Amino acid sequence: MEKSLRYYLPDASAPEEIGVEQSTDNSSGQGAYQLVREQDVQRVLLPRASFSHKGTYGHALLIAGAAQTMGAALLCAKGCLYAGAGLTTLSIPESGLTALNCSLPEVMYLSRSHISDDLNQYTAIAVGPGLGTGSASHSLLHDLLLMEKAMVLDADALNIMSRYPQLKELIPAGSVLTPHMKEFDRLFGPQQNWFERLQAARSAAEKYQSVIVLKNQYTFIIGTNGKVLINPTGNPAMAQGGMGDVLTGMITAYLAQGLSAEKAAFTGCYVHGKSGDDLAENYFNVSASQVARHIPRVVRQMIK
Ligand SMILES: NC(=O)C1=CN([C@@H]2O[C@H](COP(=O)(O)OP(=O)(O)OC[C@H]3O[C@@H](n4cnc5c(N)ncnc54)[C@H](O)[C@@H]3O)[C@@H](O)[C@H]2O)[C@@H](O)CC1
Ligand SMILES: Nc1ncnc2c1ncn2[C@@H]1O[C@H](COP(=O)(O)OP(=O)(O)O)[C@@H](O)[C@H]1O
Repeated sequence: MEKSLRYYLPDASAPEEIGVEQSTDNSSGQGAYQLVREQDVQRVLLPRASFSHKGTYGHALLIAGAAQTMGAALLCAKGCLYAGAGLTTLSIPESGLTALNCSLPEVMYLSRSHISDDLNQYTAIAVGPGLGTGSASHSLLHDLLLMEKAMVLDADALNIMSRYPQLKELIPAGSVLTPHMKEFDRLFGPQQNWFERLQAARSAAEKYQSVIVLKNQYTFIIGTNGKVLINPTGNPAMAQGGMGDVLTGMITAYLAQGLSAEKAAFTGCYVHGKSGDDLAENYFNVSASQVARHIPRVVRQMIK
């Protein structure tokens, strides 16, 4: 096995080790596990081609942020930018515009009132980080879901769906949901342990025909056929606010560059964790901004 993977079930008296890389049987409950390996990611990360330009690498739209949580939107945009999207547009409340222009001048702005004008110009869309859960965010999410475009759904988009469960039925096929444990349980009901949670996630991924990124020390990436990929990268130095916002931006950037939902999800998780691992060799803890900024160097090392 590439890295010894010890997976602790909360109700187990002893840690259980899953030999995920050998397991390819996808037909039964516990057989469908596979470890994400560096070569899997290297295979899907495309080199920057000669004569390519910003249009070659997609246009991502991120709908995020509220007055109190504008940072989540900026971190999401940072993840998207550093993961290589050709163009990144951020839709935030107007009060965040100065912060955006000062901190991320590469990123464009779209007013909330113009979101629905022409969504077809974007090759990937994400909604949720720091969005807030008030009535304006609820109706924004509702309108977006009605457009039936696959998107990355994170943080407050998931929290809103937990409060209004009928919205779950509008999740467009091909979407990527990125809940942490608590967001998952809010959305799909409380689970007794990680094994139950994983089975619930497999059912949900099949039901909604969407990829579920169940974030954890070892993040599970569950495909629409119920297959579970386990990401081996990442470490406790990364346990800081905003880390998930960066991951959402990264997954959206890989979608924008043309990867499938599953490939974008596992590539985002692997590179995100690898960036954190690389930094943790020299830093006791690492911030979400550091992880984002370090992405291009990590990818450069992976693609020689
Ligand atoms: N700079 C910013 O503006 C930030 C904004 N954020 C946004 O703020 C909104 C709400 O995030 P909150 O952090 O308040 O709420 P969450 O629901 O994400 O977390 C609430 C609490 O649950 C616990 N928790 C979280 N993940 C867990 C896990 N995997 N296992 C066990 N317990 C866990 C933690 O104690 C946490 O304080 C989201 O939209 C989020 O995107 C956060 O991302 C943090 C940074
Ligand atoms: N102890 C850890 N080991 C590995 N990865 C971690 C650890 N703690 C957090 N992470 C990663 O950081 C991210 C946290 O996401 P999330 O909880 O949504 O953060 P936030 O809401 O603050 O943005 C996930 O990708 C998770 O895998």
